[in-house]
Amino acid sequence: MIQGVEIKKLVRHSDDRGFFMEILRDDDKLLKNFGQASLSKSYPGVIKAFHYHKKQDDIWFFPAGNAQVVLYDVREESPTKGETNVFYLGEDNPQILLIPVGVAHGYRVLGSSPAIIVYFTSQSYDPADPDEYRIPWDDSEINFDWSTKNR
Ligand SMILES: Cc1cn([C@H]2C[C@H](O)[C@@H](COP(=O)(O)OP(=O)(O)O[C@H]3O[C@H](C)C(=O)[C@H](O)[C@H]3O)O2)c(=O)[nH]c1=O
Repeated sequence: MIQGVEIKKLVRHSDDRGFFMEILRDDDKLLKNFGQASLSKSYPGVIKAFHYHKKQDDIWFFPAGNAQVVLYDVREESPTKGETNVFYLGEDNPQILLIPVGVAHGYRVLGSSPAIIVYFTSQSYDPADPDEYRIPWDDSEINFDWSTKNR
């Protein structure tokens, strides 16, 4: 696994009314500090990739729909530089994922319903100087094949 990436499985407490699930606790010690909580919705088939940050860590959670999440370590001094990790997150697999500074991240929406992502960042967004760096989704160095492999 890419150095600094962490994943936590969420526990569903189901009963005859539905279910309850904790998402993120301060004693998880995952996020250095709270900066911002954000939500976005992406339509089926959309690929949002790749982004990385120089200051903030992200924690991703997909409460609805399902996504193929791809991480790529772009940190020069990292022992896992150049490593790719793939996770399947969403309503079928409720987990939170910590993405550290310098790890490029993106996702593809799977299935026929939109995916909702709720994410927590260790800094709030500064429109005058956004901590947002982009790499094309089909970057030749990352060389990730986003297609579903029928087998
Ligand atoms: C991130 C952000 C964006 N914006 C504005 C800026 C643009 O006018 C608009 C859409 O922003 P953007 O195209 O950067 O949004 P996404 O492509 O969904 O990217 C975001 O979600 C993916 C999953 C990431 O991983 C990125 O780090 C994060 O930036 O919202 C704000 O006003 N506040 C914010 O915190």
